[in-house]
Parts: sequence; C-alpha cells; structure tokens
Amino acid sequence: MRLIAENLSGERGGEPVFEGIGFSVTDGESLVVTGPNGSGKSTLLRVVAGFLPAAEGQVRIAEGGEEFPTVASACHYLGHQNAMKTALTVTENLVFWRQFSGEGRFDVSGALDEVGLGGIGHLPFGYLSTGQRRRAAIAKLLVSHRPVWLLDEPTAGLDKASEERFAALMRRHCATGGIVVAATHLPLGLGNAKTLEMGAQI
Ligand SMILES: Nc1ncnc2c1ncn2[C@@H]1O[C@H](COP(=O)(O)OP(=O)(O)OP(=O)(O)O)[C@@H](O)[C@H]1O
Repeated sequence: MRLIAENLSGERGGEPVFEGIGFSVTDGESLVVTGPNGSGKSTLLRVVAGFLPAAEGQVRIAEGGEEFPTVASACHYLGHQNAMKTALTVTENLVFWRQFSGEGRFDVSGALDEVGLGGIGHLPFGYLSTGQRRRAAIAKLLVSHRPVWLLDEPTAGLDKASEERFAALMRRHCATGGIVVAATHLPLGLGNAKTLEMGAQI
C-alpha cells in the first residue's frame, strides 16, 4: 500500500497556508513533518485525513486492495484532542474505537498493557492525568485495524519513558508493514524516517 499526496495546497480561513506539497510513503515507511509554528503541519495532516478539503491537489491510497480502498478506510488520525469521551471509562472508549475502526491486533486489555495503563481501564477517561490521557489515546491506534497512523504532535504530554515506549510501538508498526506520518517538533525515535519540512510562509 502507498499513501500518496500530489501537489497539495491547503487553506485556513480562506488564506493559503501551504502549496505544492507532495510525498509518497509505502508499507513500512514513516514520514516526519517538521516546521515552525504556524507553518501548516496540523493543517496538512487534517487535509490528508480528509477533515479539511484540499485547496488543490489530492491524497490517495494506491494498492490498498479491497480492504483499504480509500484514505478514510486506511487511516487513523491522532490529533491534539484525544477523541475520547471523558464520562466513559477508558475501556468503554477503546471498545467504541475498536468497533468503529475494525479490530486491530490488540484487544482493549492488551493495548492498555502496551501503553503502560493496565489496571486503570475501569476509570472514567476524565480522571486520567494529561500523559495518561495521551497514552490511552495511543492505545486507540493499537485496537484499530488501520495501517496508516496520522499523528499530530503525538508525544505532547508524555514523559521520557512513555516517549520511548511509543517510539518502540511506532517502529514495530512500521516493521509489520504499517505507515506512520507524524507532525512534530521533537525527535520521535523513528530511525530512517523520510522528512518533510514545511516553510514558515508561502
Ligand atoms: N480555523 C482557522 N481559521 C483561520 N486560520 C487558521 C485556522 N486554523 C489554523 N489557522 C492558521 O493556519 C496556519 C497554520 O496552522 P497549523 O496549526 O496548521 O500550523 P502548525 O505548523 O501545525 O503549527 P504548530 O507548530 O504551532 O502546531 C496558522 O497561521 C494558523 O493561525
């Protein structure tokens, strides 16, 4: 499978944010998107995810087969918001995501163990600390059957040990044929990732 962006332009509030962006990432590869504040990293990820329309150009999946014919079917987006209901327990949230995004290689309990949150699945998500919320949101990736991870500042709020644990999860995802596209200011420990540097302005 390949995730391909061709000649992409993005706008916010009718103003151009970036233009002429192109990339191709294939099974096992990662792409790290860097650039100064306001350069359009989050906008680019939202355009790739399909949450914002591209002003120009297109994003598509090639060789996704019957299982992943579209970007929407292949991608899981982890943005600044964790996309979890605060009143539901951590487990209830993850059960929802597992049903919504196809059954990933981990069940809910296994995914919580992977992010170091085993034993607190019964707590309402709203009780968790900032870093624990982020780790629970990362567990969404593990319970979902989505080969392309679109990650916006994924390590925000994580302590050093959690950062390293997440780096290992991303490397394993790629080693088993997954794709990671991550916008970040911080090194993510992805090894030989491709890079895309967004400009300060266009
Ligand atoms: N809803 C909006 N309406 C108008 N302008 C917006 C909107 N959202 C973002 N912008 C502007 O679009 C530009 C790109 O923002 P974006 O969040 O994509 O940058 P970024 O590279 O992710 O920044 P950071 O590193 O600070 O997270 C900024 O100038 C921002 O002010």
